Amino acid sequence: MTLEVRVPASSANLGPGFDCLGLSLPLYTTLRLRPAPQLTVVPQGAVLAGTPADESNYVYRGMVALAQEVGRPLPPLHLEIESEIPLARGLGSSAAALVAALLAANAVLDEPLSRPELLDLASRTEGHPDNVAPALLGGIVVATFDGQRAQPLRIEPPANLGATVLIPDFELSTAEARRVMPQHYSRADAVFTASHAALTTAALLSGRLDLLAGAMQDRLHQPYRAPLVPGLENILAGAGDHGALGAALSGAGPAVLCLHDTAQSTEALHAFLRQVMAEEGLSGQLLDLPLDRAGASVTGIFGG
Ligand SMILES: Nc1ncnc2c1ncn2[C@@H]1O[C@H](COP(=O)(O)OP(=O)(O)OP(=O)(O)O)[C@@H](O)[C@H]1O
Ligand SMILES: N[C@@H](CCO)C(=O)O
Repeated sequence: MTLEVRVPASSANLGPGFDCLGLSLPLYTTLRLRPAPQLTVVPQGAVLAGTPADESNYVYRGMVALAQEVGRPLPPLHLEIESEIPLARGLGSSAAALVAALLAANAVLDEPLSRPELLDLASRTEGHPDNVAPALLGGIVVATFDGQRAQPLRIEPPANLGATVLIPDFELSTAEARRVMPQHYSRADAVFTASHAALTTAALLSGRLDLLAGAMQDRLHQPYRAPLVPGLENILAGAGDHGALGAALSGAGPAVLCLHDTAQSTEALHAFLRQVMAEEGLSGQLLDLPLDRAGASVTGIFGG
C-alpha cells in the first residue's frame, strides 16, 4: 500500500507582507512512498529532472529532519516525487517539498507531531512561515514567527479572487534574492511597509478587494530585488491599469503575481504582461489560476 502526500504551491509576501503573508496556488508537489528493502528515491517528470536520486534529496532530508526531531529512525523507504511547481521561481517549491516530507515522515512514524508542531518545524527549517503555512493550510495565511513557533491565521479567500502568474524561464534562488536586501531600514520605510501589510491583510479578510492596489505597496524587498527581475517595476506600476486588483513579486521571485477578479476578463492584463516581457526580452509563461483552498493532503496507507 502506498501513502500519497500532495502539497500546493504558494506565493509569499503579497508585496508588503514580507516573511508573514502568503497564499496557496493549485500547482502541486506529490510524494508517494511505501516500505522497501532499502532507500530508493525516484524524482519523476521534467520539473524535477536533475534533482538528486539518493539520500541527499531535499525531500528525503526533510523526512530525516523530522525523524531526528522526534528521536525515531525512519524505516527503509521507496519514494517517488513529482512536481508541477517550477523550481526557484518564487512559487514555494522548497516549501511544498518540505511540507510533503514532514507530513510523510510524521505519517510513517505514527503522527508524533501535531499540525501546529509541523508548522513550527517547517518554519524553522525554511526560516519563515509565509510559504509553508499556506502550503499546509491552503487559502491565504498571515503568520508571525519568533524563530521557534509560528502563529498562523488562515483567511478564507474571497470567492472571486484569482491569480495571474507570470513565470519567467530563469531561476532565482531565495538565498540570492535575500542577500540583496539591506540590514537596516529607515523608520519611514518600516512604517510604510507595516501599515501597507496591515491594510493588505484587512482588505483580504473583509473582501475589500478595491483596496488591494493601494495596499500592496512595499519598501522592504521589492525595490532591492527589482534589478534581478527585468520588467518588475513596469508591471508593479502598470498592472492596475490593465485589470489587476494588485501586483507583487511572488515570493523571492522571479515570478510575478497579479491578483484579479475572476468575474472579469484577464485579456488586457495578459496583453500588458506580454508587452512588458517583449520589451524586456523575457521568456516565460502566463497562468491564470484560482487559489487553492484545501492545502496539503495525506491519503492512502503506508505499509501493508
Ligand atoms: N521537489 C523537490 N525535490 C528536490 N529539491 C527540491 C524540490 N523542490 C524544491 N527543491 C529545491 O529547492 C530549491 C528552490 O528553493 P528556493 O527557496 O530557492 O525557491 P522556491 O522555493 O522555488 O521559491 P520561493 O521560496 O521564493 O517561493 C531548488 O533549487 C531545489 O534545490
Ligand atoms: N518571504 C520569503 C519568501 C521566499 O522564500 C522571501 O521573500 O525571501
